[in-house]
Amino acid sequence: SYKVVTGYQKNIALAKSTGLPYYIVPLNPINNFAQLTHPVWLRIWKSLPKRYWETVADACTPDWQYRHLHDTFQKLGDTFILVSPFYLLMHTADAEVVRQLTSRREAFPKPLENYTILSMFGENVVTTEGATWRMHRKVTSASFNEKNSALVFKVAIEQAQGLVDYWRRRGTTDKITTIEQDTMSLALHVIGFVGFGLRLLWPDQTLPVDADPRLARYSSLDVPAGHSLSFKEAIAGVLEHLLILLITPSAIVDYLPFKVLRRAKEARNNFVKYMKEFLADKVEDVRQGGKDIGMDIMGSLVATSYQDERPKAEAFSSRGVTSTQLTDAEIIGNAFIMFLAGHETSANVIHFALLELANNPAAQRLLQSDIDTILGDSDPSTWEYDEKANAMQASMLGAIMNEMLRLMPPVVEIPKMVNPAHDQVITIDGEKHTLPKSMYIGMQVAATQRNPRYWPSKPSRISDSPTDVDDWVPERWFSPSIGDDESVEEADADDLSTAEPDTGTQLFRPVRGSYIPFSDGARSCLGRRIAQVEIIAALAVIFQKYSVENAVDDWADDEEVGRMARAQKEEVYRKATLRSRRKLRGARSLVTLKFHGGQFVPIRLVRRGQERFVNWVDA
Ligand code: HEM
Repeated sequence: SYKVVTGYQKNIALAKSTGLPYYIVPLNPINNFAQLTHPVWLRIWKSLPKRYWETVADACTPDWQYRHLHDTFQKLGDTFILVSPFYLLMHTADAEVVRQLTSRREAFPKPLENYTILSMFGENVVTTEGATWRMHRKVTSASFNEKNSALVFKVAIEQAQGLVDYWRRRGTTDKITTIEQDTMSLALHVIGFVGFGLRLLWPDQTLPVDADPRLARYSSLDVPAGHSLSFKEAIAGVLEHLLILLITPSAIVDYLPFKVLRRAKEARNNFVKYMKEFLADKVEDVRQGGKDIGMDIMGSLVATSYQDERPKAEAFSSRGVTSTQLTDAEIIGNAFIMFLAGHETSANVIHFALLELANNPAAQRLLQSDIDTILGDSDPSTWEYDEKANAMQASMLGAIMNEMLRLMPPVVEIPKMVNPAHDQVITIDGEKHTLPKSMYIGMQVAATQRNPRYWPSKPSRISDSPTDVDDWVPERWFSPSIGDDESVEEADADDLSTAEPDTGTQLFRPVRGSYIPFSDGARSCLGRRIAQVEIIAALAVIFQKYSVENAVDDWADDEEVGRMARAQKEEVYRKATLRSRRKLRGARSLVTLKFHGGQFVPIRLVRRGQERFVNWVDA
């Protein structure tokens, strides 16, 4: 207890010296132990008089970021510090602070202990810092260029058609309850092919006859020899069990007979085996000078370590891949990250956009009118990236994507820390604040993106709130820009930062730092462009010929709906919409923001012209 008292004394003095609002809490709320035991200690804490916990307890609850959004900051300030005996923690939803954190990479590096979950298969571009990160970023970024964005556009179109065909094969009126799984498949198929040359299939599809026979191993929905899961099942299983695999020591995963551990282990072992086989195939290709497909991420990774043996070394060095060497574990670690970052995130955006479009029929009609103007009824296979992508991004397609990323960013908090060697000074509204070295910082993406200071808004149409900043209103992206175009001029000179803004230049440009779904500065998302291209292409394919409607089966069957007057139809649709909105608010962040525990919102895909609701109902 002596240590606790002196710890509090020291940390309170440090927090006070920053000049920022600070609040005393019993435990470091992001510590794993505190997260697991929160029902107990929060209850004990809340048995004290209200003044000790009332304003701040929300910010200590796991998953508060999406549950409480900007409300917590409304109470505690847009940048505040939590003080516990052995830890200082700052949270911010202030764009000016975000700009400084993202532009000064060396002053505010990543707290690497927060990233162990992503380095399970090997260190990689997300989980490293300093010189090691630079090496990983150089090697991996070689694959991200406009040529490959065009390929993503083409493949996303093919895959979205595959998805629609798959849904149609399952029946025309059947409600779809598996959008999450199906959008995950869509996005996995895209990154699998574009990033790795793998052809992953929808049920009932077969490999093209000219495909490399080795690819059959990964494509097959049946389990190939030597494995107990298909490649898709292995990846899905690893994602589902990431947390268990992380917090359970491998001796326990390997030997305790619990079903969930057995499944986790089976997924992990299958994934590693597939990755090792894939690595071996690539090394073989590289030695023989085989052709690369698309981004060929694995080829770039392998080239770093096996390049002396490869005749194609120059081709790779001209793509910016230098003689840095990655270990096999690092190659597999980066491949894993590209599969993970490259599909769960984009899939969630497409999933939630479909739900919001069903909830907002007027926006869906505007979307279809824009698609008709830009693409008409031309066959999607004829759409050219160079010709169409910019116009698509500047239309409702881009607005819908941006609004989805604003309200439900797949990554709700981005961790940073103050450089462990030096205190750092930041400026807020003209005042200087010195942040103590090593303090943890949470950049709150979801809260910043709903901070009413930064967003053009009107009174809410769906609640009694005076602002619609918490509502899904894609039309907001057609407001005139108030955003300054601050460049990241303070950025460390030789950082590999991306200069483009996060949004299509013709749409509303938010104040820099207020819109950070892909982070910003040197450590911003490598896959931003391909994610945007993929989401826009997929939505265009789906809504060119179809509409989505909430399934109302829980209130009325088809015959009953057929007999209903408009007012009754409106009423059942309203019920389904309310249920969907409730579920969307119940999403939780576990690595990325999504539904958990088997939750889903049922929708129907209907041919345009055959809608029962969305062609006339209003939100
Ligand atoms: C809507 C889709 C996506 C969103 C919202 C998103 C978001 C983010 C965010 C917030 C970060 C910063 C994470 C942090 O600092 O902790 C990040 C980093 C990264 N993302 Fe994405 N991402 C998306 C899609 C993709 C795709 C498609 C790929 C690759 C195929 C990708 C690859 C990466 C990589 C490699 C990094 C690490 C960059 C570095 O640290 O240097 N992401 N992403």
